[in-house]
Amino acid sequence: MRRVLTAARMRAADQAAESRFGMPSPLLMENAGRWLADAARELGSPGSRYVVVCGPGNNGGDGLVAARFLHISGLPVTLVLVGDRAKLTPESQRNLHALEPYGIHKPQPPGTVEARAGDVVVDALFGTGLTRAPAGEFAEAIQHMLRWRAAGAKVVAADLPSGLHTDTGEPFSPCVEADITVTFGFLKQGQVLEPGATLCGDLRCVDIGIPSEAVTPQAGRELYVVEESDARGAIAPRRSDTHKGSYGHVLVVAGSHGKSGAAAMSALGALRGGAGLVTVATRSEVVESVLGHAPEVMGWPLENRGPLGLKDLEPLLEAAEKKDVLVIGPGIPRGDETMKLLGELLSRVDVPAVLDADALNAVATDLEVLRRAKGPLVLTPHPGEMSRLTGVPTKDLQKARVEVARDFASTHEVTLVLKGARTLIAHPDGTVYVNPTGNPGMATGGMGDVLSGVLGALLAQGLKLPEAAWTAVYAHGLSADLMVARRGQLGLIATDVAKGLCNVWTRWNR
Ligand SMILES: NC(=O)C1=CN([C@@H]2O[C@H](COP(=O)(O)OP(=O)(O)OC[C@H]3O[C@@H](n4cnc5c(N)ncnc54)[C@H](O)[C@@H]3O)[C@@H](O)[C@H]2O)[C@@H](O)CC1
Ligand SMILES: [K+]
Repeated sequence: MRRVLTAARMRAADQAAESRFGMPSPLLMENAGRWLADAARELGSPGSRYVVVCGPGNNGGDGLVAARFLHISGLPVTLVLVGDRAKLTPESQRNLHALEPYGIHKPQPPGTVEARAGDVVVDALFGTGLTRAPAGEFAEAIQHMLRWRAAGAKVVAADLPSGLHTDTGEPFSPCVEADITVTFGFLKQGQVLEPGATLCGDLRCVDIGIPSEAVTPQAGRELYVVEESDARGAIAPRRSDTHKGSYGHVLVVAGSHGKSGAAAMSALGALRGGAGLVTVATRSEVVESVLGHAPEVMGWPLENRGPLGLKDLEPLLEAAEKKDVLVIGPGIPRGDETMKLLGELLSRVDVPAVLDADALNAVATDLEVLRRAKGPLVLTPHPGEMSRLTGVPTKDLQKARVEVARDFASTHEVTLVLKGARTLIAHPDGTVYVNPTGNPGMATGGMGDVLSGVLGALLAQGLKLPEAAWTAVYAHGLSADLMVARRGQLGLIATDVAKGLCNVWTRWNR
């Protein structure tokens, strides 16, 4: 797991590095600038010119250090300084003076500079200190950088692309688009949430001498990015003396007339996710069609007709006997009574339950259902479903995904998987995990159905929450990434991702 910080926590860590660990700010800046110069050189080629754009704060200071290192290594550097020179921070002043012996201390107005294809731009205008939309000469400098990049120059951003909000991942207008972002010490929230993640380009977190002990833990407010080693490590290799009973039995409550595919995809996700046994409870008229997609699945016909309601409680309680996990929702026939049925069912079954799709829309009508549940719950809404669960309009919710997910998980004491680019997994204790895998090829029907099954399978195999949730989301996205690397994004479909899980298991030797 990689810890992700806000601007305020990063500032506190910088200060602690100085006060408790003897790493003064100029030394940190020296390290930062050196890493930045390394990345700039990597983007260049013989004949490249290096344009270093520095702002008034310490981010600009990092740029000045980088300019010195680039010059010392024999590369042509043009310096652009934006803002009042007299207001430079003391560290930046020092580093500007340090350029004098080399004669590269005289800044050029950005309007007189041209960067072309092959050139490299170092964006050191703003970092974590950006507090408002860049205007005037600052906005113009960003426009120049955007123009130079459009003309083929490469851009390396110091800490953050200038214009990106450190905490929200939302860009002010205008905002730099980077090829590489070199971030110092720790990842920042805005770099791991979209659209910030895309604006950063290739994100690299480098060590500038701030120890992890300089970060004060914040119980209930932590954010982590899941790494592949975490997800792989959560799934134990199989022992040779095991059998299908060792890997759990998933009951999928899903499907209806016209939506039997949703049940089949959830069941396929559970099978490919490694469940020992999978049973689908569904309306009797669609059982055969569900089984037609996967003969490995067992059917549990629900004889009544119409939407799921209290009349289905007894058959479902019977179906749930000796099952290790319930996955409820993909394509269920939903009506006014469905919420009451779910309330009764969840209050009587003590195994974990994954609620997806129409099960979420049903519980959205009375969230008390969640409180009465006997076993642990995982909810897997997409933003539209999350909006129905919270009453927050989708557009607003997407701008505050971490906070909305965290609040919901802790208020209702459930694990919440908020899907979308950079899916979030929120634990009731307030910890939020960001998933880095997945791609826009997954923007097609059925992906969520498969995920609900994979999640069910991992819970059935004994993974606990929240590990089961972030592992399922990671593996599901990685399956899609591996598939897309060979076949492109446009034609990716949900059943590919279910099948493609085998590539993940091969890669992880599981
Ligand atoms: N010890 C430290 O604090 C270190 C800081 N480092 C660098 O310093 C950065 C943070 O430095 P600062 O806190 O000085 O902040 P920044 O350099 O990001 O920018 C802050 C400056 O810009 C001004 N400003 C903010 N928004 C503006 C806007 N919209 N228009 C015009 N001016 C605006 C502020 O008044 C301030 O002068 C980090 O991102 C990192 O790159 C690194 O050098 C490592 C050490
Ligand atoms: K920057």
